[in-house]
Amino acid sequence: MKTIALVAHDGKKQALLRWVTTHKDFFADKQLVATGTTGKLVAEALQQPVQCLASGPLGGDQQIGAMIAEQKIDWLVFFWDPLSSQPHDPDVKALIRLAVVWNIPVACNQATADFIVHSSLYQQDYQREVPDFSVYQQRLDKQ
Ligand SMILES: O=C(CO)COP(=O)(O)O
Repeated sequence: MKTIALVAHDGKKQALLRWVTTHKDFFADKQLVATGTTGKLVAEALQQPVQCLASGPLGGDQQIGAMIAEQKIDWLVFFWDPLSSQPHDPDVKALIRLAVVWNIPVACNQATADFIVHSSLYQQDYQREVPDFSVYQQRLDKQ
């Protein structure tokens, strides 16, 4: 079963709730993980269990990042708010970075999230690989 991580900043929570409700059937057979407040709202909206981690400013983004590094997350949906600053901005950046490092799909807006829901690529079990760090090792070896 695929595990999807859901995160939304306060200014984007309504947009995320609208989006998950639109795709309610899609989520029925998925495991959901979320930062604290987002998870509580999604669980209410979908009437489905959500593993709620800490709230974002208290470390929730970092917890999801750790789960990505442990290969426990298949897809990150992160509706971050480009129009407001966040006290935990370094955590936000770190989370998005880990999604890229581990090559999981990451949707930061509704258009991309819709693409992934409708993508046959997402439906198939693509092979996940441990990132190749040999280029960094070569750099270290030269020093
Ligand atoms: O701040 C967040 C992500 O950076 C989201 O946290 P909450 O879901 O607890 O509001």
